[in-house]
Amino acid sequence: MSGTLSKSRPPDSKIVVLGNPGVGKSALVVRFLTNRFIWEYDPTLERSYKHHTILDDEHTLIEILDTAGQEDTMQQEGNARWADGFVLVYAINDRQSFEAAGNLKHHLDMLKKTNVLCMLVGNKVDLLHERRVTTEEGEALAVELSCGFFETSASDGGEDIPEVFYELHRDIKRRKSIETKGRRRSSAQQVKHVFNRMLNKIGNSS
Ligand SMILES: Nc1nc2c(ncn2[C@@H]2O[C@H](COP(=O)(O)OP(=O)(O)OP(=O)(O)O)[C@@H](O)[C@H]2O)c(=O)[nH]1
Repeated sequence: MSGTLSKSRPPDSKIVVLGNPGVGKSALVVRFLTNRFIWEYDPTLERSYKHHTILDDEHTLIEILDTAGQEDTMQQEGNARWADGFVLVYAINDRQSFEAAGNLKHHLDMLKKTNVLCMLVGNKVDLLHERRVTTEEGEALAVELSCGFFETSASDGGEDIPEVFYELHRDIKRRKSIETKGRRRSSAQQVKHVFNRMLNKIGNSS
């Protein structure tokens, strides 16, 4: 097992939970952290949590920012810059929130100038009789956005909810490791380049 237990160390991944007001962002985060469903929230608050666990045999620290649905653009952009990955939530009984989730992903890609890592989550599957977005539509949007996809219910057990966060964490870890290798390679290439120039100079002057 690797890593340390301290919560004061930098997190291994930083995840922001986004979506229209009322889709169940706080309920998902609370279910993930406490395995409980809490009915009362202050929707105007933004909350940050540190979740420590052992994942794939490693001590893992995930920081999660649960955003309020009605944030201003400055707040949204600040959160987006801070995050390594995003959980984009819609409610399966709210068509508008589904469309908003798609738009959010495009906005984030533009803002971060990359294909951001994300999980698309259709929440409130317990409200089947009110369904306005099919599972197939959710899956198709996830493919289009290059996101993972889950349907969940924060109120009914929510067995899949930990996997939403853990899968995203694993994606983030993989990308960070590729980026670090790329950086190492490019600094090694720079050293090689300088060294070759020096050798050339010596060769020319003798
Ligand atoms: N039936 C059902 N209700 C849910 C579920 N998740 C959340 N809710 C309810 O939906 C309402 C909104 O939930 P929140 O978790 O506050 O939603 P939010 O996205 O954080 O909302 P904002 O903070 O306003 O952006 C609350 O009344 C919750 O009890 C779910 O899976 N099923």
